[in-house]
Amino acid sequence: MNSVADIWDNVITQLKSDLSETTVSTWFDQVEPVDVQGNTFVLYCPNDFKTSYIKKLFMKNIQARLFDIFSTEFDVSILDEAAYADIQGTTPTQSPDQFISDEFTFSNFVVGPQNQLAYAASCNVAEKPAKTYNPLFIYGESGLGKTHLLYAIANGMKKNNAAVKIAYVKGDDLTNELVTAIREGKTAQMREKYRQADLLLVDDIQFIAGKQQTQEEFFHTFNTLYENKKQIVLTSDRPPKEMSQLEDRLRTRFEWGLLADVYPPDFETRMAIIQNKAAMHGMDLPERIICFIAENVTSNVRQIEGTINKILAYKDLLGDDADEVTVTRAIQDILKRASEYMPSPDDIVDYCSKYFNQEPDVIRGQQRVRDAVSTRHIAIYLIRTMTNLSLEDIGKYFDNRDHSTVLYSIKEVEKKIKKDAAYAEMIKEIKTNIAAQQ
Ligand SMILES: Nc1ncnc2c1ncn2[C@@H]1O[C@H](COP(=O)(O)OP(=O)(O)OP(=O)(O)O)[C@@H](O)[C@H]1O
Repeated sequence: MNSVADIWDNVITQLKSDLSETTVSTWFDQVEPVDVQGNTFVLYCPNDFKTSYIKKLFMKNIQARLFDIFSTEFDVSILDEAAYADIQGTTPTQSPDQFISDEFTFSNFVVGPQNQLAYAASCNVAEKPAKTYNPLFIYGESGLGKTHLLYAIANGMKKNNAAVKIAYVKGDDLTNELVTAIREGKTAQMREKYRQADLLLVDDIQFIAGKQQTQEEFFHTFNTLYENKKQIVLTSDRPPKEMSQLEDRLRTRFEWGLLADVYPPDFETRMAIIQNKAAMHGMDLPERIICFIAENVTSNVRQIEGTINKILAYKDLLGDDADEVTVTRAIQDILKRASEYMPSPDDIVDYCSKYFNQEPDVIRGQQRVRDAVSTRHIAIYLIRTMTNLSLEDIGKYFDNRDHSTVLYSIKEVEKKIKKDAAYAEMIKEIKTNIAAQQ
């Protein structure tokens, strides 16, 4: 046994007897040996979640096995994608093989009322590209399956035609790629790469908004593909009309095909997703545990996956049958993060005070200066939407105003949100920042 791969095979075999077969295949399936540098055994794992778990839970086991083999102490380092690319002298690229995977397919996507439209449209696009919905624009919050559907479309099209040319890129990478291409005089190659695709997938297209040159390039790429009857699928965290810095000519094009939104899953869909994910890991969770998770982890599917992974790790390590106690212990921090944070009215006014550079007393008081009035409206609106204070209570907090004045402020903000996309964006940003202060 002399290659790094042989050593690692040996470590894995030993780990399977220390831990269990399932634990090893769950946590180590993406780990690859890279090198031995002095007394450090170097591994690579593209999955940060698994890396942090391995570091937390299995490092000692790996070191013990290396000690058995070499009779000397070894450090273990696990490279992430960027560090691995660095030592390889390459930048990470999307291998076309990622699409020929069982991980992101239509068959393992759980369909509920919240994603039915996006799912049906994606299936249609995979079967009949560039026929009915072009572009397909899927939008919704993070962790709700947009990327999964993108990959499923690619998988579906590959299955029907192995020679299909697929280009996948993230919106934020487009700008970096363009900057590099311009610097290196390779814009023609970059154009070629995207414009010769049969299927162009852009994940998180919202990131190109406001980037003038990227939008210009993308506009021409879009036109070329569209005119050549090639399929375009875009995902975003918001619909085109809410992308305030997006050029109008792109906004209208994004709306040419179908806009399909995805919402957080309801209780029944969450139950089905949990069952499905647990089964994929060979776990048969009792109904009451599935209910317990579905009741407590509500915001997105990524969180549900994290919960299942944690239960799996606990179950294997502690050798327990999963019961509420084990599950609660395993998912404590997830529950804490998922529980709705409710800011106090002071938190909201303090944030508005910093954001708009006005004293909290002025925001809450009676001054009729224009800026103070508009900040007051916003603070009132935020308190109404982010806390459970009644109109009366809010009125009292704002220097004893009556509830109809409070209602008027709320309506003013709502009207402006509908009319003015930049204003809507600003309110969203303030809300996100206040919620992030917890
Ligand atoms: N309906 C579903 N059925 C099965 N798995 C799902 C479903 N929705 C999401 N997932 C899984 O949840 C995880 C997160 O989903 P995904 O990455 O597609 O989210 P996203 O909407 O693209 O989020 P982001 O905007 O943060 O990139 C993935 O592993 C995906 O397979």
